[in-house]
Amino acid sequence: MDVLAVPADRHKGWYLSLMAPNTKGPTFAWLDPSRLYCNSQALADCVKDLVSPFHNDTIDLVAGIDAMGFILGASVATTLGKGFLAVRKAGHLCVATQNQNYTDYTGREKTMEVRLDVLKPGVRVLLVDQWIETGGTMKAAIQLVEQLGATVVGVAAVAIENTEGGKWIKENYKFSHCIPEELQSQIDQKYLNSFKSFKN
Ligand SMILES: O=P(O)(O)OC[C@H]1O[C@H](OP(=O)(O)OP(=O)(O)O)[C@H](O)[C@@H]1O
Ligand SMILES: Nc1ncnc2[nH]cnc12
Repeated sequence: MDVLAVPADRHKGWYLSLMAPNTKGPTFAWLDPSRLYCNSQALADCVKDLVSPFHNDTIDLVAGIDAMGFILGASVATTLGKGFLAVRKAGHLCVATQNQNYTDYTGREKTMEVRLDVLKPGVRVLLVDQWIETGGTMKAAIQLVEQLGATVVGVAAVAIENTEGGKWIKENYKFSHCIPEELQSQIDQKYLNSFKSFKN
């Protein structure tokens, strides 16, 4: 499929077929949703799917996780008419921060941080990231929001894998993702059938 083309039939999750398979080996993330962001209709439909369960919720702020979560997070924020808060990997914010250590799908220990001057009791936050695999990254972001006394309204990502951490998030927080039920097992196996006909 031409990456910028919009099909006549935009069935649920149609834009997932724009995702690119991993050609770089196991050191890299296994699937690449960023290709779908190049297609304006795909990006719009993806964001619409992510915000749809939250239309009746009070949300003060959308927080996106460094780095790819900034793309969807900022798009979700604009769609909802809310501001955007960057949750960053440590070392990039030159202001006072709250820090949280975590381990992600790489198995490496990392640190996430958020500025201290925005989150406080009463602030209701929608957390957005590109992908949830082990859930370590999202859990760290949840902890940062909650440590500062703010409330996590929900969690949104293109995909939430059915790992222990992914399931923990689904059981404990309101969530949204873009994966139709029949594709979830392909996501968990990190291989979409659409890759068979994928052309660069
Ligand atoms: O559920 P986990 O196992 O914690 O993994 C999920 C995280 O991994 C990916 O980002 P990555 O850290 O690769 O960086 P990027 O956003 O800069 O591509 C993804 O966008 C999430 O942030
Ligand atoms: N884009 C991605 N695809 C598959 N697994 C991931 N883990 C973290 N990011 C991922």
